[in-house]
Amino acid sequence: MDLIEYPDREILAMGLADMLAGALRKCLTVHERASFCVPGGSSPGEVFASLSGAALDWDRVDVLLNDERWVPETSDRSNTALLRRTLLTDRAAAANLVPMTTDAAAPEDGIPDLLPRYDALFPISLLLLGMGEDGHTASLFPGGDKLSAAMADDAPALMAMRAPGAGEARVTLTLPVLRDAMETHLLIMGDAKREVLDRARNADPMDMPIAALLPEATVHWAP
Ligand SMILES: O=C(O)[C@H](O)[C@@H](O)[C@H](O)[C@H](O)COP(=O)(O)O
Repeated sequence: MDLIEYPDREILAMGLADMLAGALRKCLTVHERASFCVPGGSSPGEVFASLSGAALDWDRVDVLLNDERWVPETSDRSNTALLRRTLLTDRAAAANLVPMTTDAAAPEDGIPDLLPRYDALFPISLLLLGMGEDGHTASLFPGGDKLSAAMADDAPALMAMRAPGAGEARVTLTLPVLRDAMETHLLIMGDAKREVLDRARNADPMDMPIAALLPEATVHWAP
């Protein structure tokens, strides 16, 4: 694990956005398309604001979410809607956003229709993760009803997940596809998450799932 500490959140946002734009440009020099996998949640807002103006071939970038709440895009809980407002604006509006929900009532019913659209996106070219204070990442929640299956080497790329504290049912990328990403960054801010990170470094991934992805991650932190 590499850790980059920034003096404040504004400098983190600019520095990380530059790094992500550089990684996407580099990927696009050797590949026809790049897959860029991003978290929902509140932390990446400033990073996305800065990144959305970056000059790169966004029309060759597929953007996918680490996880989504099984809600329509009209819900204020929708990560997809959040992403449209924060990342897919300005130059980045030209990117292709890959849907992570369907009209089906439950994720189990919608995932079979989604899976074929995901095959071409793996391995993920560039992965940005967030982390909750319980050590979850994507929707790999401690205590999640399908956590062991989603952490197994033979897990399908997408799985449904329900967990105490997660609110509605979720759909999440599973550990094997997250772990196989070509480049992984973790964004965390504030003292509480820094303390969670320190605990996660020696934790069992079933207790703190982020632990399974820390070895390959560059962690970006600001107070
Ligand atoms: O949909 C989600 O909830 C996210 O994808 C999730 O994994 C998120 O990254 C963390 O919960 C951190 O969220 P915050 O940035 O809001 O603290």
